[in-house]
Amino acid sequence: MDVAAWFGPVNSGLVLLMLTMLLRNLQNFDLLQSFVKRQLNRRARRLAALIDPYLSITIHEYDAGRMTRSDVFAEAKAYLDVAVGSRDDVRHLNAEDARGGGGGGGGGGGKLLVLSMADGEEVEDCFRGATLWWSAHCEQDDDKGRRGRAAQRRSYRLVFHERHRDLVRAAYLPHVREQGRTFMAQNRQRKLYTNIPSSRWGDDGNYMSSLWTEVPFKHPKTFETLAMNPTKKKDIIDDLDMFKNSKEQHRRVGKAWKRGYLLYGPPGTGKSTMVAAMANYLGYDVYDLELTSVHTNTDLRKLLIQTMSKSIIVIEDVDCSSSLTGRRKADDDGAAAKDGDAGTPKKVLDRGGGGGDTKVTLSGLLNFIDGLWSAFGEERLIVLTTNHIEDLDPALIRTGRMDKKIEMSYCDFETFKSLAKIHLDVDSHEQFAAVEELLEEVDLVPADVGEHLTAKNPQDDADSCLARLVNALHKAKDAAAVVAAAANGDPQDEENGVIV
Ligand SMILES: Nc1ncnc2c1ncn2[C@@H]1O[C@H](COP(=O)(O)OP(=O)(O)OP(=O)(O)O)[C@@H](O)[C@H]1O
Ligand SMILES: [Mg+2]
Repeated sequence: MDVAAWFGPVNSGLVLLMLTMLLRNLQNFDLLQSFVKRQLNRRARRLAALIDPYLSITIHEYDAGRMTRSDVFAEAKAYLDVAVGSRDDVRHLNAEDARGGGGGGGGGGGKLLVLSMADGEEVEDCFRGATLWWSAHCEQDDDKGRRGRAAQRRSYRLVFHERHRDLVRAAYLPHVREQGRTFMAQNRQRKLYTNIPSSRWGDDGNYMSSLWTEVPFKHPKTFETLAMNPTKKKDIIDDLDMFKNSKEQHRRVGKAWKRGYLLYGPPGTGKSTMVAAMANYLGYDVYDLELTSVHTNTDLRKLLIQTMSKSIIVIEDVDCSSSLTGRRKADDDGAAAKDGDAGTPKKVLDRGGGGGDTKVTLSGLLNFIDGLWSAFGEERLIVLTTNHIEDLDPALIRTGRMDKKIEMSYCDFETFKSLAKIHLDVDSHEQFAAVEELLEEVDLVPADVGEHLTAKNPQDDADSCLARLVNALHKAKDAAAVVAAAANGDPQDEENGVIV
């Protein structure tokens, strides 16, 4: 349309002005629209509040990052376990062994049960005159993992009247957390974890379930019943004490609060037993890491992230679980290849067998022990055990990674005396002199000595047990002489197998 012809040349300017204003008003219309929307929303919320004045807070088991278990969830669970255990209006409960379920009502060490809300149950709580409702929920993740295992999303929901909003935020939730922490500390059952093989994990992105399985840690070994040279034992206990009380010192020097122990020595010298004694002494959980079922360095990191503070991470027989023997160069090359790629050209650590398809490299392990991620959590010991320290890469056991190296050796006389006290409750005996002499000539591990000192029938006493030990030591001495003679090519008595 010809605007100038319609209105005449004089009015065309006016029309343009009107169009400009209209456009501007359209912009204003948007503003008006959003203003109206806000007002409506506010009114809708007020209306909703009139109809349903209740608010809810959901506490998920896994934090938004999906990798770590939420502390708040654990605290709420412990709080609710205690609250629920004493209630008779909750109809559906889960039962767990007391001290076996991560907190909860009244520890009993195997005799009592902790009762917790079953999924879908609701329980009422009162706090400073306000009534609140908790309910437990568990949803299956629609997105099933590669192995068809759907993750479960657990959560607790707290519902309360909106007039209690400030009370809940400022007082009730802190109260729940504090009480939960107290109950957890009171009833803490230490746990022994082992890693689920990587091959059984869900999709890579699916961190919503634990990568560790757990059982209550019930190993009875303590430093009192661990036989070893008393000076050496005291040194280890002092070291553990120092570590436990060194939070401030670690913070001051900017070091992660962790410590590495290497236990080395022949089979049966008490390395695994020492780990149990350490865990019992410090009151820590134990994560028994089976390296052969970890596929990649990334998987190793995921496992690390899911460990809790106040724990010992143990890698037993580290010389067997991976080829960490002076192959750092090769391992580093492997690590440089894209981590976790199924088709990486080089399998750095090929272990064969069940979980054998692993690409965990020495670099991966070094980073696990000492890298940036290792500072995740605090108050943690990393213990490696090995029968062959000489086979380990020096990088793995250098100070800073393995801060304390403890040799677990053959039974010496001091260790024997501890074993005699533990097994027979004797401090001295006429056989002690013979034992002392023989132990200087014969290598016998504490496991074997302990076995000979263990009563085998009701008639066994200190005399018979010690006589059995002396007999075994003589036999071991003779056997060693035969082996030595054979090595030297000496002739042997054919009948008795002894040197003529
Ligand atoms: N120093 C010790 N004091 C008390 N008992 C011991 C000691 N050493 C070994 N034992 C006993 O011997 C058995 C074997 O010990 P343990 O499993 O700790 O040995 P290890 O050094 O870990 O052996 P391996 O290298 O084969 O794993 C256990 O039953 C343990 O109780
Ligand atoms: Mg062992």
